[in-house]
Amino acid sequence: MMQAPSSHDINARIDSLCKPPGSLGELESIARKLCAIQGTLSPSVSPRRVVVFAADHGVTSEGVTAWPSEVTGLVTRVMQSGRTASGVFAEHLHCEYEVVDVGLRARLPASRIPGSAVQFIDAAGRRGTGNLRFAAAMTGEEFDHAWAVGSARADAANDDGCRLVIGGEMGIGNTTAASCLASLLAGVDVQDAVGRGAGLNDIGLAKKVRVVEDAIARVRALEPLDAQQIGCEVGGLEIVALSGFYARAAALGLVIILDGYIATSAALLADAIHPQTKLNMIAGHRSAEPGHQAALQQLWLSPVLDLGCRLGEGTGALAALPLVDLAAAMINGMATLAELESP
Ligand SMILES: O=C(O)c1ccc[n+]([C@@H]2O[C@H](COP(=O)([O-])O)[C@@H](O)[C@H]2O)c1
Ligand SMILES: Cc1cc2nc[nH]c2cc1C
Repeated sequence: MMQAPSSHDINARIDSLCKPPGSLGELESIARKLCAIQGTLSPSVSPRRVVVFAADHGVTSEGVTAWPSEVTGLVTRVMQSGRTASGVFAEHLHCEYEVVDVGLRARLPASRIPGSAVQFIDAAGRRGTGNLRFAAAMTGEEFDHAWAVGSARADAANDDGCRLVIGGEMGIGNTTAASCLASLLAGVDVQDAVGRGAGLNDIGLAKKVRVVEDAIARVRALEPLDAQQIGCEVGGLEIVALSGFYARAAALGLVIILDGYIATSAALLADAIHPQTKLNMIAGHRSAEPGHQAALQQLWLSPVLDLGCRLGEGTGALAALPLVDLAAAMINGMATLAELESP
């Protein structure tokens, strides 16, 4: 087997291409990362797959979100048809698309929607979390189940030949869980960690800050806790599944494009448990949620895009995929300066 190139080899290769060194800016950084993750000077970014994990949140009873909890299941049902934003983006970008129920309150029909190529997996253990303001969101066994569901989806993607994966999520109320995780795992102040999520008004925002403060005070009183225990207290089933997905995908050497605030809270949890996980990540975008930048910084990541997006589902990561494609095309296809003919 050929030895993996050193960072010096990777830089030399990129600088040898037919352009002034550095002139393709961040595309060169992405290409460097692809080479480092895959241990090659010829990285591949296909086949690729988005896996969206969906689950419900007990904390929605606190009025922390603009949307009723039932919307989680309703949107996940549309995902099965491939017609949410992430499904449409994935199809456009030749990305396989998989939807996993890891804890919806109401079970969805598993039947394939006519005309849809979407793979749907019902893997729920617990259906919906507890209310993290007052009690643990899940038990250790429920955490292990959700983590194993995510890890198995990374194995399945790898077994099917995927070289790049994106994790997405759907869960009304999950920015509250993400805010708690960002605060506890990345030290983000509660005021900065809490945002409007899927469109909260001022009254709702003030309530959400109080709920997150209460949850954090409750967890602090239980300390010392390890990262898994913090995940049990304030996580979400789709967030923990995403963490298991990221940790396993990184262990398998897959490239991961990270999505928004909730996805990044899952990455914080994954990296706290398996500290090399962040090395396989490219941050697709900066979400409009105010805590996202600090959460990304904790992972030493800087976002490719800043479009003001805050949808989740993997959409911000998908938006960055064409640029990741260009970075791979650059290093795989360009002529070198040495090939320039002398006048
Ligand atoms: O990815 C993000 O940064 C993001 C930011 C705000 C909202 N979301 C999505 O909106 C839902 C959570 O919002 P909320 O207000 O109900 O907590 C959930 O389904 C997420 O996918 C996603
Ligand atoms: C309609 C809708 C779609 C979503 N996709 C991810 N989160 C969402 C939240 C809502 C409300």
